[in-house]
Amino acid sequence: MPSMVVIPSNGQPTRRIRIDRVDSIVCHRVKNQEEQYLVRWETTSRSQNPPLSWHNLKELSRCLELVQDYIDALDKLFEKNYISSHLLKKRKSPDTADEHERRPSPIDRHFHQPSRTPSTERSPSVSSSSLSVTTHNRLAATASSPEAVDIYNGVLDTEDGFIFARCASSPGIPQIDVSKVPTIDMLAAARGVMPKNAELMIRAQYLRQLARVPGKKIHLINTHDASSPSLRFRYINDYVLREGVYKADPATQMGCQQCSPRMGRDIGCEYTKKCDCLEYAAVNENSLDENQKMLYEKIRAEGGSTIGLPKKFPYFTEGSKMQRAGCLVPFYLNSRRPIYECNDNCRCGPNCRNKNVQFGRTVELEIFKTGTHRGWGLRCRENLAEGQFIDTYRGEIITDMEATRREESSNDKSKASYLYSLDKFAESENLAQEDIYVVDGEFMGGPTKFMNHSCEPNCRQYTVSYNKHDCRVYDIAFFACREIRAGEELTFDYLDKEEEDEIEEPEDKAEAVPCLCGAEKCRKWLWT
Ligand SMILES: C[S@@+](CC[C@H](N)C(=O)[O-])C[C@H]1O[C@@H](n2cnc3c(N)ncnc32)[C@H](O)[C@@H]1O
Repeated sequence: MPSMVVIPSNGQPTRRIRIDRVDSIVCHRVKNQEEQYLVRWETTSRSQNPPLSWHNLKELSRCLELVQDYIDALDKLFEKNYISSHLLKKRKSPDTADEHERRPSPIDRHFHQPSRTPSTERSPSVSSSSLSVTTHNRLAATASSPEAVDIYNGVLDTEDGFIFARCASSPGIPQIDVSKVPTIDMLAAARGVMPKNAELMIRAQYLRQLARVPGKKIHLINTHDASSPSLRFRYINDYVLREGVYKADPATQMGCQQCSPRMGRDIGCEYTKKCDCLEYAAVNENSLDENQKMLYEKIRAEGGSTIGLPKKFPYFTEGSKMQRAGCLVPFYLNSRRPIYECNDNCRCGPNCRNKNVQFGRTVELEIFKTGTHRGWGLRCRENLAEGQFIDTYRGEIITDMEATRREESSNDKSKASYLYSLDKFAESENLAQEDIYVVDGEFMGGPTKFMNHSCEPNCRQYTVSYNKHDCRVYDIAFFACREIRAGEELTFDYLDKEEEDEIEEPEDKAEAVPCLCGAEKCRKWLWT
């Protein structure tokens, strides 16, 4: 019986690793023309030296997020280890030699074969013979054969086709100090090979995820490198409400009751005098008669409901401008007025023209790598008319306190931000800062999470409400604010500034994030 447990296959053609059992991926290599990744297993006690073992991509197919994290951190890893390995070498002398140099374990001998000169570039060549870490029977090593070691500090076994690891108590199992992993030799081997199969698998998984998103297709294009957007992301169609967030009871979501039933596309809520949903919509002052003008003046001075007065209808109807039916009319397009749509409780039926954003995306979108230090961006595969609806911003709705916690937990000021404050009604409804909810689109959301900022944008964000009584939860919808040609990047102004608004210079430029939108009138700073 070998002291290191050989994984029994139990007749399973592929054994996989469960993501919740893994701490991280710490290195990679190519062996027998197969990409392998060094898994650091999760342990209950942080003081233990956790088991480490090499696995191929099939075994890691349920942990691709972790492989992606590792690939994303590769440059930093090389940089860090390059520096520390040089410092280590400089400090080496017989008196100061560390534990590994004085008492080499079988694993040390194995690692301390001559390594290749570290290079700062990863070369695309894949050659197992060039690796300094050479091993034979993967996952079938015995302690009596140090050359064949692939598992350190622990033993592996399988259960129900899943590989799992245990910390080793047997003295025959090679021990490796986890704080020294990846070793210099592991690192040198990793530098020599691109993790290209992992990148292909990550992309395939991302594409499968995209294909499952309902509605118009979303594409992924990257002409710059082999990376894909983060797999730590779930596409959702509706908000996910987190702890402490409450949406108004659906019972308060009044529908319009005076509009003609099931009038829908032919005639209906665009007769705005009757539509209860449009109660808070902008009054169409041009069509008021003398009595209505007087009434409106009174309401403005003393307050009261504007039901019965004609309102500005948000969307072009088919009769008016055929080619722009459904597009936002100029009044709303050029103002910051919220848009109130009809809802499921309305009498007007499912085809009402005042239902638009709630049906979701109607155009095919493309996520693409910008190649201009702005990460990924979004564009549309077809021409868009001025005022055309594109998509909504989705994500988790969290409290203001949780948003602050999430923001502060990241020390990296240059990290992309996906937080969007639902503060449209904060002033009018006297909401305290802590009562304002925030949408976080980082881990769940839609393709609009990839929309970048421009100081001269072609899209704009609008507040769309289906429940006029809920001032804390509403939709953020993006519309084209001018004609946009297919393939042009879709952008909006993160600060929603007017052209005449003053540009603030940051107090601390080191803390501010520079804007790279490239617009002629760029304000220079994304966030100050
Ligand atoms: C909502 S994300 C947009 C998608 C992002 N580019 C990505 O790859 O996931 C916002 C982040 O994108 C980057 N970004 C967007 N517009 C930018 C601009 N004009 N200049 C510099 N960075 C920008 C910033 O890192 C910002 O925090």
